[in-house]
This record gives sequence, structure tokens and C-alpha cells, in this order.
Amino acid sequence: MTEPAVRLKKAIRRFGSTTALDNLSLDIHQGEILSLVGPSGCGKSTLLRVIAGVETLDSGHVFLSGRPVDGDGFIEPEARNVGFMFQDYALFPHLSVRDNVLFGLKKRRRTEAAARAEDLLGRLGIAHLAARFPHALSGGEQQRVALARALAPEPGIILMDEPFSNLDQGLRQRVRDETLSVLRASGTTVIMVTHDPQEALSAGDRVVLMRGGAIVQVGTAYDLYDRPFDAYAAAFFCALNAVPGLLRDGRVETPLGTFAAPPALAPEDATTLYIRPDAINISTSPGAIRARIRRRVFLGATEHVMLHVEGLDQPLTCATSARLPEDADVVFISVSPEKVLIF
Ligand SMILES: Nc1ncnc2c1ncn2[C@@H]1O[C@H](COP(=O)(O)OP(=O)(O)OP(=O)(O)O)[C@@H](O)[C@H]1O
Repeated sequence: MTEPAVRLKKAIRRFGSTTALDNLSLDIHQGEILSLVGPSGCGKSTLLRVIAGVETLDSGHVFLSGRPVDGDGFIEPEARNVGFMFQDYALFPHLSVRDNVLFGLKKRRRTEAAARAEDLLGRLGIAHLAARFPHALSGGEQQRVALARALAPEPGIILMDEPFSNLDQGLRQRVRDETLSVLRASGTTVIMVTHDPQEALSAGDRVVLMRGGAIVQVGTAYDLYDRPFDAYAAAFFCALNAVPGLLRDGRVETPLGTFAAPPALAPEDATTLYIRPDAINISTSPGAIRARIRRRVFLGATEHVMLHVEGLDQPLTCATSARLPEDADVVFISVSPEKVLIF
């Protein structure tokens, strides 16, 4: 078996009383695109910086393709074959686009470096911008130049810290898709930090969710969304309704109906059901559970409807693509049992 592109083993990094990496272990496969997501301050950037070698561990190990780079001696960032793309792109303002890309190719022969730069500029669709300076480029163009510069020395691993956060929504998706397809075609291992749950789910082969310097869950986007490890992981990717219930004979009784309980729950426990807004079906045709509409937020493709249900202290949020009459007051709801989460 090939060695993982990156292996972190029991990585610990502290800053004073803050533990930025808390005994974190993770393998990242060769050629994998990994999204790293979590709330502000959970250690995402520190993790990237440790892999790049601009930060060192207090204890633990980092291996790149099996080679120890931290923990058993220290390998300098320049000798790691790792590219880094920052959120602000960090282009050299006094260098043209072409010279920005050539910067990382100083060790190559001039003609070879020039050919590589031209090839990359062409592949990223920015050949026509080669003579321009960074201040005369749009955000999306700067992003592509930064990518060309990071790719130029052909690093085996690219670390990207919120690389698309400066782009507006429409451009962001296009540039992200283009960027990742270039990286995928070149077989580069990619670790991309994002604070955007949707971006994390849509962009990576696997997603790593962090909290407090540790990994909460790692898996495919489907694993994290459909089979979240705990309520925190579930709520990170989608707002949840928390509905109290009572466990009886292997089932959880709630004002929204009775649901099968996982076997691990102790009998007669009070428990909480987590229900995503899209797991609640809403209709004006009479049904078992009656609800009164408190508020509606129309979002175009879907509408969020806040409901009061007898027996629940908190309003219930439901997301529907059905168009309810504008004057609807009382509606009837049902819950898709397969979408109910119990931990
Ligand atoms: N050089 C430093 N000195 C002191 N504390 C630091 C340093 N670098 C990071 N920290 C702290 O370590 C923790 C993790 O920081 P890090 O930047 O890795 O988080 P993050 O998940 O990338 O956050 P964000 O999403 O806000 O960029 C934070 O509490 C941060 O304040």
C-alpha cells in the first residue's frame, strides 16, 4: 500500500493556555481532496501551518508520504514539496502575473520555467493577463494567479486556507469547480479549509469536522450529513429542531408521533429527537398533527415556516418547496421517520 500523502499522529500544539491541536491523528490519501471545516478558532489554520512547516508541534508527528517532517527532527518548509494558497492570495504586488508564477520556478532552467508558466496560465485561462499587475485584476483573476503560482513548482500537496472566501457567490462556485478539477487532473493532494458547511460538503472527497483542536468526525459528505456522529455534527451542516421525547418499550414518544429508538438508549430515559426542517412535511389537507403558522420566510425555491404545535414549548421550523396559500393559518404536518436523528 502507498503511504498516505499526509499522516498526523497524536499532534499537539499549544499557544499559552490554548490548545490549538489536541492530540489529533489523521491520514490524508494521495490525490485526495479533503475539506477541513469547523468554527472559528478550532485549529484549522494551525493544522495547515503544521503540515506546511511554518508552525511546529509541541508533541506528536507529521509524515509526508512516509517521510518524518516534524516530531523526529524537523524538515524546513522549502524542502517539503508543499504549496500554500492563502485567503488573501498574497501575490507580489510589484511583479507581473507571469513573474508571480515564475517566482516558484527559480531553480529550473529559464526556458523550462517559462514554458511551465505559459502552460499553467493557459490551462487556468489567464494567459491574456500575463503582463498585468495584481492590482489590475479582479478577485477571481487574482485567485487563479495565486493558484498558478502555487501549482508551478508541482507540489505534491496543496494547502488552501479559505481560498474562495473573497469571491462573490456566483463566481465562487465556478472558480472553485475549475480549480478543483485542475488539481484533481494533476493528482495533487488538496487540503482546503473552509468555514462554509455547504462548500465543505460539495467540494471534498472527504470532510473533516473539527472542534476545539480535535476531530469530531471524518468521512464522506454523505457520512457527515446523513450519519452525523453527534448533535453538534448534525447541527453544523443544517439547523435542527430539537424535540423532547420519552423512551418507552424501545420507542420514543413525542408530540410529533412515536419513533423507533436506537438500541443503545437506556429504558425510560427522557431523550431528544433532532429533526431537520426538510424532514417535516406540511400540508393543508387534514392529518394527524395540527400546527398553527407563526411566521413564514420565503426564500424562492423553499419557504421556511415556523409552526406552533400543541405540546411543544419551542416553535418548529419546517422547510417546504410546496406553495401554501398566502392566508394559510392552520396546517397539518408529518415527520419522515427515516430522517429523524437520535443520539
Ligand atoms: N500564533 C498564535 N499565538 C497565540 N494563539 C494562537 C496563535 N495561532 C493560533 N492561535 C490560537 O489557536 C487557536 C486555533 O487557531 P486557528 O487559527 O488554527 O483556528 P481556525 O480554526 O483556523 O480559526 P479561523 O476559522 O477563525 O481562521 C485559536 O484559539 C487561536 O487564537
